[in-house]
Amino acid sequence: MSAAALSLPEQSGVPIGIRNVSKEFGEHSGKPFQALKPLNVSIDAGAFVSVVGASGCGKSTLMLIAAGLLKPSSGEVVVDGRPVVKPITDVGIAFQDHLLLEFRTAFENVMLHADIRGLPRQPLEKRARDLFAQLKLEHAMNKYPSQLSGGMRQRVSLIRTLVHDPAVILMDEPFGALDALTRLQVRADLEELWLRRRPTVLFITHSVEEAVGLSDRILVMSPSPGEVIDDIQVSLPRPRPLVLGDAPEFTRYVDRIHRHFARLGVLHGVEPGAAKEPA
Ligand SMILES: Nc1ncnc2c1ncn2[C@@H]1O[C@H](COP(=O)(O)OP(=O)(O)OP(=O)(O)O)[C@@H](O)[C@H]1O
Repeated sequence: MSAAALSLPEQSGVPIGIRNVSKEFGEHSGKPFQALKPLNVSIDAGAFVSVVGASGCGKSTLMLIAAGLLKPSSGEVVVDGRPVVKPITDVGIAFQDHLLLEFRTAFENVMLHADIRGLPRQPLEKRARDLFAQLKLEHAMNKYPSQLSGGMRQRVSLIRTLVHDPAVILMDEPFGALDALTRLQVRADLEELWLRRRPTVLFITHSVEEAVGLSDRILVMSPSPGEVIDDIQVSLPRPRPLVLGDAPEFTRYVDRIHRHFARLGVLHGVEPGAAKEPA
């Protein structure tokens, strides 16, 4: 079903501004800990932006601040021109854990939005069916999470994240628990769904290849305390192939990020030549 058939605007995404955002935990205790140095990033409406960096560099902290679930120590996040001062509502959030309710079918898990937010069921049901069909998951609609594979559960969770057509999607390592093959499939599904409505996506991943496969832009963060040390525009055509392999236009980006990690000591055992400043 097209966006026009549902009377939706062609693109759902809105701009996000991260303005001088920093975070210190325990700032009122004797032992404050700086998790994020001041960050300044302007994200265009409809962009797919990934954040990569070592464990503990502050990626999840940044996402929680963007969602309005954590207060920054300085600065502000602005979504569609409005400062985020409480949890934002026009958002789809996905975590590593699929968080489906065991006592609801896959379809009813997706419809949770309608129930919790008091939205009219009918248009959402239509969109949910459409998304299940698009991911070739119709057979799973009436099954319970325990009857589905891990990959299917994560894809149902993806549908739930997108069903209310949010302007912003925040994803924290959503495919981390999946095997490599399923992860590729779900990545392709995400790109396909994102291309239809172009919400603005902030996507955290440990996989550099996944970031390059999905993103318009990749923010590379330093080890803790996190700051953005590289901001890479990825100009590869879409939809991107499932297996990006060793095509030079792809490995160029992957190498650039790995070289940062090698230089910063995040990757060990790399040959000294690889640890040079990226070109
Ligand atoms: N509530 C908190 N109180 C104190 N320190 C915290 C709190 N939450 C996070 N931290 C610390 O802030 C730093 C950044 O944590 P965060 O979870 O944002 O990292 P991350 O980059 O998402 O890590 P990972 O990739 O392992 O998920 C870590 O050192 C963490 O221990």
